[in-house]
This record gives sequence, C-alpha cells and structure tokens, in this order.
Amino acid sequence: MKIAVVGVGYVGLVSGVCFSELGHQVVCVDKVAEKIERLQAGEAPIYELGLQPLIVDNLDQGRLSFTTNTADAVQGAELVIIAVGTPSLPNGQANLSYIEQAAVDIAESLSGYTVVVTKSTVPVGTNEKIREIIAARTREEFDVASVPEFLREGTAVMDTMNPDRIIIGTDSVRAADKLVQLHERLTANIVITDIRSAEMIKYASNAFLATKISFINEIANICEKVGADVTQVAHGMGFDKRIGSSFLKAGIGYGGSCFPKDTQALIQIAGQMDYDFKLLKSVVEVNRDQRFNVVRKLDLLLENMEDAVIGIWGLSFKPETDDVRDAPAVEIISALLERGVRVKAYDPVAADNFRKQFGKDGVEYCSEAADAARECDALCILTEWSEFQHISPAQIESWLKRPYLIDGRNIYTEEQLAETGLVYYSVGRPGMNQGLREPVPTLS
Ligand SMILES: NC(=O)C1=CN([C@@H]2O[C@H](COP(=O)(O)OP(=O)(O)OC[C@H]3O[C@@H](n4cnc5c(N)ncnc54)[C@H](O)[C@@H]3O)[C@@H](O)[C@H]2O)C=CC1
Ligand SMILES: O=C(O)[C@H]1O[C@H](OP(=O)(O)OP(=O)(O)OC[C@H]2O[C@@H](n3ccc(=O)[nH]c3=O)[C@H](O)[C@@H]2O)[C@H](O)[C@@H](O)[C@@H]1O
Repeated sequence: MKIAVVGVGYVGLVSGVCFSELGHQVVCVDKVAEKIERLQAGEAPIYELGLQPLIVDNLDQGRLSFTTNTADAVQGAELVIIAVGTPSLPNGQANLSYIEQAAVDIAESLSGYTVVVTKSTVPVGTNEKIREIIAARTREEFDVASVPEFLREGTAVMDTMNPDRIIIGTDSVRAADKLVQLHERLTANIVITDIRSAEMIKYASNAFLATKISFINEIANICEKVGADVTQVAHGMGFDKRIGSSFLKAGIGYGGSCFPKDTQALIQIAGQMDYDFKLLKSVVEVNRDQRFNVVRKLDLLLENMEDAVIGIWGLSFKPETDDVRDAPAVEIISALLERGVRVKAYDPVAADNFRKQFGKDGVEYCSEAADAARECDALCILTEWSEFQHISPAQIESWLKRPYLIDGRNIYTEEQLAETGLVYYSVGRPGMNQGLREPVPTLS
C-alpha cells in the first residue's frame, strides 16, 4: 500500500518508518527542508531508541522516502496520514492552523479513492472540519478517519510496533476495512468508533494519565508531612488491578509536548460547551506547582541563594529523549536564575536542544555529570537518566562543596544514602535522612 505521511515530527516519522518496516511504500513530507535533507541522508533528527537503523534500512530498501513536495507524496497514495503539530494557543486551545493547511495541501493532490487519517491529537469535531476543507477542493473520492496516536517518546518504535490498542474512528465501512487491514498485524485490540469518540479517547487517555501523576504527587506531598514513603504507598496501591502500578511515580510533575498541552486543550473543549472541568483544572494546577518544590527545598537549605552555585542533572522532560518541550527543568532553572544563582547543567543528550530553546544566559553547560556537580552548593536531579542511577551518592558527595542533594525523581535508595553524610531531599520519602545527626527541615 502507498502511504503518505504529512508532517515529520515524532509521530509522523516513527509511524512512517514503522509502516515501511511492515512492507508498505511510505513517502513522508515536511515543509522544513533541512529536516528532510538530513532524513534523506539517513540521519534521524530526534534521539529515539532504534529509530536510526530503521530509517537507514528502509531508505536502502527503497520503501521509505522523504520530500518537501506534498503533491509527490500524496499522489497515488491510498492512505494519507496527517501528523502535523497541534500546539497550544495562548488561551490553551489547540492551534489547528497546521491541520487546516495540511488539509488544503492534501486536497489539491488527491488522486483516486483515499483515506485521510488524522493521527495528530485534535479537538472533537476537527476531522469533520478536515472533511469539509478537502471536499471543497477536490472531486476525488475520499473518507476521513481519526486514528489517534498513543506512542511515548523514548519507546516510540516499540510502542508503535506493539500498541496496547488501535482506535479507528470513522463513519465509512470502506475506510474502516482498509485501516483494520493495515493494523491487524500489530494488535488484536482494534476498536472501531465514531469519529468524535475517537477524538475524545485520545484526550481522555492523556488527561487520565496526567491525573494519576498529579494524584500521586499530592500523596507524596502528604507523605512528606506524615512520615510515610510514597514509593511504598504506590507499590502497595499498584497491586490492585483496578488501580494498576503504572504512572504512579511521584516526582517533579509531568512535562513534554503532550500532557501539558492536551490537558489545557481538554479544559478548553469542555469550557466551550459551558462545562467547567474542575478535576482537570486541579490536575494542571498541582502539576504546575510540583516542580517548584525543588526550589523550595533549596530555599530551606541555603540561607543565601544569591551566592550559590547549583548543579542540575537532567534537562529533558523524561529519560531516553532529547525533547525539552515543557520540561520541568525550564521553569526550575528560570526560578534559580531569578534568585541570582549560578547554574551548571548536564544532560546526556538534551543539552543542545535546551540551550537553543531556553536561550537565557547564566547556565554553564557541562559535558560530564561530574563537572556539573563539582564545587556546587547543591545538586538537583531533574531527569532519571540511568547514567545518574549508576553514580553513587558517596561519589556525588565527594564532588559537592556542600552536602546537599535534591532528587526530584527518587532515584536513590536508603542503603545508598546510609554510607554518606548527604542531606538528601527526594519526593515523598521523608525518612531518607535518618542516618544524619541533625534533623533536616521539612516544607511547611
Ligand atoms: N510527540 C509525541 O510523542 C506524540 C504526539 N502526538 C500528537 O501528534 C501530533 C504531532 O506531534 P509531534 O510529532 O510531536 O509534532 P512536531 O511538532 O514535532 O512535528 C510536526 C511537523 O509537522 C510539520 N508540518 C506542519 N505543517 C505541515 C504541512 N502542512 N505539511 C507538511 N509538514 C508540516 C512541521 O514542520 C513539523 O516538522 C500532535 O498533535 C501531538 O499532540 C500524539 C502522540 C505522541
Ligand atoms: O500524546 C502524547 O504525546 C503521548 O503523551 C505521553 O507520552 P510522553 O509525553 O512521551 O511521555 P510519558 O512517559 O507519558 O511521560 C510524560 C511525563 O510524565 C512524567 N511521569 C510519567 C509517569 C509517572 O509515573 N510519573 C511522571 O512524573 C514523565 O516524567 C514525563 O515528564 C503518553 O504516555 C502517550 O501515551 C501519548 O501518546
């Protein structure tokens, strides 16, 4: 089957590469010429496990190609996948201008019956709008379908090849048959719905996962006050099949290009229908505040932040990606710089992206973890890269000027801490400083 993919971001690239790996003829189109040139040369523009070799292999096999010309990609394609961005507008609503432009571009190049599939996360009603835009510009026969994407960055290839489920939202039996045929090799869990329900399933899923994270973060904050350990609490809760153990890791809140934008967009979707989504508003508020516990803990430890040098480990919003969109590190480092702190930062892969997007002076980017910790008044861990988990707290203590370690991701155990004199603040584990002679202050 010839498949065109419009928009070569995370979703477009990974889907395109995976469909070509499954034997389809895939042409991916993007407007950014530099990105396309790199891809034509076999170079992945994102850091994603297993992606680079698949790009090279499928280019070599002639099943995968990249272009900046939408007509070349779309002409003759049985399936056109829209995977352009839907970023937030200032009021939180999804910006649909890329979607609308993609629909216009596609309409002009359709040839023969085509299924136009939207994988981008879009508000309810958008696929119907896409249909109107295309229908106004073509006489060719086509159907639309919403097939939302559920991949996670860092495990994107694995998730695409082994999805938990495939949602197909369409009102056309012909389109549904074609899409079932495309996906049935990947999973038996194919759910066919109407278009609006498919669009809603995506937002509801992300909002639910975000809710789990804010819930466990609030439990962590209470654990800090009552002397319980949130990791034990989550472990105990997770055995209940109705709750499940995933997405119960307390930390500094969710970031990334999706949860923050999709929770805001769903609040707006509800608001436009005069529904006040109170629960989700609280989820967002809890998340916004959670990251600043790192700064509050530093405030407790350092009398004079102005003269301090603070080390930061981890700039990406999660491990195994170089994506820094809405990473908690952005706001934490901004708050530190506002206090006059000198910041030294290290990330195994995301430092270049962070430097480009953060664009503020006052951060020294280090090429080794040790350099970002050396002679610092405190070290803050913001991303749980496995590299950090392999460095012992005793080693960290030897690098620091003052023995303060703020672990925003709970990566160290009590046993590892016991060998040190570090004052260690993690998330929702107040008992971790028991080895110290002096009691450490807690957040009020
Ligand atoms: N990043 C992720 O992990 C996931 C993203 N999604 C959703 O998928 C959508 C895409 O997200 P990302 O892949 O992160 O996007 P992205 O923002 O990284 O990339 C989008 C790409 O589309 C291109 N583009 C925009 N308009 C175009 C047009 N008319 N023709 C050709 N190319 C065009 C842009 O140049 C850009 O390269 C969003 O709606 C997002 O919410 C869903 C699941 C996972
Ligand atoms: O719509 C999307 O774009 C995607 O959003 C998330 O995927 P992603 O943002 O790549 O990463 P997650 O692994 O979900 O992590 C998101 C954030 O939550 C945080 N998180 C996650 C899990 C947890 O238990 N605790 C926690 O704080 C992570 O540190 C990270 O900042 C969803 O997991 C995907 O299913 C979805 O397709």
